[in-house]
Amino acid sequence: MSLRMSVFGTGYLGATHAAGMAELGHEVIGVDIDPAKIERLARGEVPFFEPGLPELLRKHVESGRLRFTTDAAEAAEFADVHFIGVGTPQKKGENAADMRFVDSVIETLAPLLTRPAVILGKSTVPVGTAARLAARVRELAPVGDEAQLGWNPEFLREGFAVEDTLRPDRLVVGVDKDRPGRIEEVAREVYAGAIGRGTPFMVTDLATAELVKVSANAFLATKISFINAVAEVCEATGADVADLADAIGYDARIGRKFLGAGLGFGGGCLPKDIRAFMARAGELGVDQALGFLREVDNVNLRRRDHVVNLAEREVGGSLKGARIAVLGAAFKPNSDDVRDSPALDIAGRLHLAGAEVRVYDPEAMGNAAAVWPTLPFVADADEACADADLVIVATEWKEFRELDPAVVAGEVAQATVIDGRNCLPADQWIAAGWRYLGLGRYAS
Ligand SMILES: NC(=O)c1ccc[n+]([C@@H]2O[C@H](COP(=O)([O-])OP(=O)(O)OC[C@H]3O[C@@H](n4cnc5c(N)ncnc54)[C@H](O)[C@@H]3O)[C@@H](O)[C@H]2O)c1
Ligand SMILES: O=c1ccn([C@@H]2O[C@H](COP(=O)(O)OP(=O)(O)O[C@H]3O[C@H](CO)[C@@H](O)[C@H](O)[C@H]3O)[C@@H](O)[C@H]2O)c(=O)[nH]1
Repeated sequence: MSLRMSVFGTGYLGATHAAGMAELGHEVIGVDIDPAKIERLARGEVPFFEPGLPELLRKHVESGRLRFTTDAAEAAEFADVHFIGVGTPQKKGENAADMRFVDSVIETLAPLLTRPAVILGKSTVPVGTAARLAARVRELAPVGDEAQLGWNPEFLREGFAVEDTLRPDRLVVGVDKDRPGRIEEVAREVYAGAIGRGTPFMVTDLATAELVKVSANAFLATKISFINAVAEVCEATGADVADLADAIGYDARIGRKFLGAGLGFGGGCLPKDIRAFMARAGELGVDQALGFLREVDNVNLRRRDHVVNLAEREVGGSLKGARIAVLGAAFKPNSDDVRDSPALDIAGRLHLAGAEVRVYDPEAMGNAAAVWPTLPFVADADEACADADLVIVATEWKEFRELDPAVVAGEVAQATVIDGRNCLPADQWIAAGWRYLGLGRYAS
């Protein structure tokens, strides 16, 4: 059955979710406070890089099943189901999540609810938020108890967002067990297609649903930091962390995914989510429980320091005036997102230390320049590498993995490469005359 729904927040999550819901057959209105973003989306353009999304969005804008507005009242009038997908960034100078965008949606939307409605929160929030917001909705909505709120965390990965939205690994819906209302029934209608294909659909209490999300991200972050901690030991012993990860990854209990050692995790989710999780545990008086996440964060940030130090050593002990090509600015390939990007972080630090850095990324240079306007960005990898004393591969874009080491060797001043993502064919680079340094492998 086709439902009428709204999605508040049309960023990486919300725009994808809105287009995905239209693809599932629903009628959708996307709402954002950024008029420039809404204008572009309404024209069928995606204001960020996400493979497959432009085609999907255009298709449904043209069919009329998907439209966009800055007017919350229009969304309240139109939809029976409202998703919240606004940002929950880290607060400045604190670990906790900044909840003002989520709160503002509730304060705006709830007073507009004059007929029965279901709100499903998708943003990643500190445990306890949903119960607080459900009460606030009942208080503010003219329709009172007929305005019901559940939590439906989102697990999509940037770069695979369309696929993850249309074919999720699992669906989780948190419901107030004392006032279940129509949340489960409505969620089953929203996701009928996926549920019909056998996608696990779990109904939990509100706190569990909120915790599932941050626990999943904390686990992924821990797995990455585990292998990066082992990489530090590999560097001290000459062992190879990639072979090691293959070997332990064959154990089905461990698994090879998220054992990619390198510059570590960044992005708009993992770093801020583990910090917000720790902050919330502190508020709840169980901060010791998540003490290990502080070390997960530390190991992760140490990888960036290590690459900056390695670069300094490789250019002869002083970064001043050293010409360094940084290939990559996005926090991972197939994304233009530079939020807490390890690549951009090291480029900026090398630049501040006096190096002549040249940065190239296939998709993220616009966003990167907005964060670091003083960094020199160049048009392609060749220009970045020309006369370089050192090349650093900081994001494993396919075009970097497939660089011809013999050709690049002819462009640089000094054939030294730091493979910050352990993504290059090391033997080929070494055979082409390069001094090759991996992270946790080929360390010397
Ligand atoms: N990006 C991801 O891959 C991903 C995946 C799963 C969960 N999440 C979570 O989803 C949430 C959103 O993340 P994102 O990456 O899409 O952020 P984003 O910054 O790309 O998008 C947030 C959007 O919300 C809009 N907004 C802010 N206040 C608003 C309001 N009052 N009404 C309407 N719109 C408003 C902003 O203008 C912006 O367009 C976060 O909680 C994040 O942790 C993100
Ligand atoms: O083996 C690995 C795998 C990833 N990373 C890094 O980890 C970060 C995060 O990668 P990924 O998880 O693929 O990206 P996100 O799009 O941020 O997705 C995460 O964060 C989202 C927002 O909460 C969740 O929905 C997803 O399930 C979760 O994977 C990136 O910097 C990667 O380079 C590694 O260093 N090694």
